[in-house]
Amino acid sequence: MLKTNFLGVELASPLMNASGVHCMSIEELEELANSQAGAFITKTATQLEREGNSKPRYYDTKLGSINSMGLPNKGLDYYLNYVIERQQQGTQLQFLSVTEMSYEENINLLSKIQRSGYQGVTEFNLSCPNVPGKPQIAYDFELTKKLLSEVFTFFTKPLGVKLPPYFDIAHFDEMATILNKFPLTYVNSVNSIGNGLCINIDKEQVVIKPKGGFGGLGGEYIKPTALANVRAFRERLNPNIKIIGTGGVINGKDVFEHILCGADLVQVGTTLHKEGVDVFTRLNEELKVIMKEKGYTSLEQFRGRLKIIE
Ligand SMILES: C=Cc1c(C(=O)O)[nH]c(=O)[nH]c1=O
Repeated sequence: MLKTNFLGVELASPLMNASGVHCMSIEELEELANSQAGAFITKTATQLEREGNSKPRYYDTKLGSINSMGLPNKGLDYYLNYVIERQQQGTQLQFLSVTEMSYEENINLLSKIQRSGYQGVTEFNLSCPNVPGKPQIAYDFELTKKLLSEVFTFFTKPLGVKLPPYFDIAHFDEMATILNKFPLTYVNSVNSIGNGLCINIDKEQVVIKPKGGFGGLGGEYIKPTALANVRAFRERLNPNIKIIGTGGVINGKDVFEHILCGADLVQVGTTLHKEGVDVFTRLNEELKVIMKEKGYTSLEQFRGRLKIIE
C-alpha cells in the first residue's frame, strides 16, 4: 500500500530520515536500516572529519527544534566505505549526503565519489545554515548554476540537491529554471529554516551556544514552508526530477500532505530525533489509516494532486 518506486528500486515505505538526524555513526545507520523506514541517508560528510560547533548546539522545543551543529561528521571515507560495503552486500538504494566549505573542495569531493565504486545516490547539500562565515550556496543563484554546471561535466552518478527554503515566488521561478538545466535525480526541499532564535525565558537566555543562539529551525514551525517549497518545485521542475519532501512531519497527516504536494519520498528530522526509529512504524500506520479512510490503495493515486480553489 505504501510501496514507492525510486530510481527503479521498490521501497516498502516512502519514509526516510533527514540527513543529520540519527545518521552520524554506523550504529545509528544500522538502526535506520533495520527500521520501518523505506531508505536512509548519511549525515552530510566533508572530506575530513569535523568536530562541529560548541555545545549545546541542539535543542528540542514544544513545536520543533533548533540546531547549530556546524557540520560535525566522521569524514567522507567513513560513510563512503559503509555504503559501498552495503552495496556489495546487495543493498539496492542508498543515499550519501555531502558538502564542502569551498567551490574547489566541493568539486574535489564529488570527483572522489565519481571515481569511487559507489553506485548509489549522492545528495549534494547546498543549504547548511550553520557554518559560521559560510553563506548557504543555494541562496546564491549564480554560484549554484556555476557549481552544478561544472559538477555535471564529470559526475554521471545519481545526484540530488538539498535546498534551503525559499520564501519568494520569484526565487522559486529562478531556482527551478536553473535546476531544470541539469540531469538531477531529485530535489530535496527543505533544509531547516536558517537562523531562527529560541529563548529560555526563565534564564532570559538563548538555548544553544553557537552563533549567539541562532540556528536552523525544524518541526511544526516549518511545515507550511516545507509544503510550499515541495509544491512550488513540483509545479516548476521537469517531471523526471523527483522531489523529496522534508520538514514538519509530526504524524501521518503531514506525510500525506507532503505527498499530496508532489513528494516522492518524505524525510523525517526533528520527530525522529525526539521519538527514535520507531517513529517510522507509527507514521506508516497513520498514513495507511488516512489512505483507507479516503479510499486510496496506492500513493500514486494522490501524489501531486493537491487541488486549488477555482
Ligand atoms: C550539513 C549541515 C547542516 C546542519 C549542521 O550540521 O549544523 N544543520 C542543519 O539544520 N542543516 C544542515 O544542512
